[in-house]
Amino acid sequence: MPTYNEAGTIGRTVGQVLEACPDISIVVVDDGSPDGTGRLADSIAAGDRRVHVMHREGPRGLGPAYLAGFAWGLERGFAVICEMDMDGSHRPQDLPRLLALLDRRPQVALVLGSRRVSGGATAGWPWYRDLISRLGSWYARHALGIRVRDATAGFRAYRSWALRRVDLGSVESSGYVFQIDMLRRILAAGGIVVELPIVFVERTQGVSKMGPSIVLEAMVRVTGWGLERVRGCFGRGPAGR
Ligand SMILES: Nc1nc2c(ncn2[C@@H]2O[C@H](COP(=O)(O)OP(=O)(O)O[C@H]3O[C@H](CO)[C@@H](O)[C@H](O)[C@@H]3O)[C@@H](O)[C@H]2O)c(=O)[nH]1
Repeated sequence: MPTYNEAGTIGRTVGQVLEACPDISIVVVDDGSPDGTGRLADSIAAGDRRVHVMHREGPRGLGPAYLAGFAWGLERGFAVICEMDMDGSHRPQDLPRLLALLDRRPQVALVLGSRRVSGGATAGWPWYRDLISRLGSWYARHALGIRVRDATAGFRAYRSWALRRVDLGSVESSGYVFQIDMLRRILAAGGIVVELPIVFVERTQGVSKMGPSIVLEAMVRVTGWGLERVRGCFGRGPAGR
């Protein structure tokens, strides 16, 4: 669970996750939050052995924070590694449903909590935020030729074997485009991805970290991957080798 300035939400969200999934381990990856989230995480971890904290140094970013969390989980041999926001937008009570799907379907590489399939929704987002999210997913789907409807979804359960198939060391995405980047890599490695409907509830405390640089990074990277894909299509075949 990545955190940047989530002092107002971390206690409640961690408690709810542990209540929903008592056998889970949580690693909080904090990027030196100035509001003291890291210290709060340490004190939660001191009282509960299921909670761990990584204090990350270096440039901030959702992508590098998640990569650090993945490495932590892979080193310790966990079979499934989940991602979710700390602000309560991803409802902890939905987590068992994501995990149950992996239990039922051993061949699935990744389950997404999706806002864009039947039964999924966002609650409390202003219209412009919903539009940006929809446009982002639409653009990613068409540029990258993928069928997943909620490409930027941040509520996920990855099978560890699927993460091991991906060259995580080559992932450079920093902002929310990290989610699209991981999705395209899992699909390119032949992984089966399933979307389960969730309701994403806008935070009531703290603020979103989305800003122009995050949107710009997403546009530039997705366009670049799209162009690579088109070049790959035209370059294939005997003449193009
Ligand atoms: N460590 C770390 N954590 C971060 C950073 N930026 C954001 N986070 C953490 O990542 C989670 C999501 O950040 P928000 O800023 O609350 O995201 P949002 O605007 O609600 O974005 C939602 O939509 C995105 C686009 O669809 C999703 O990609 C994202 O996961 C989330 O669902 C929160 O727990 C937040 O503290 C960072 O630079 N470093």
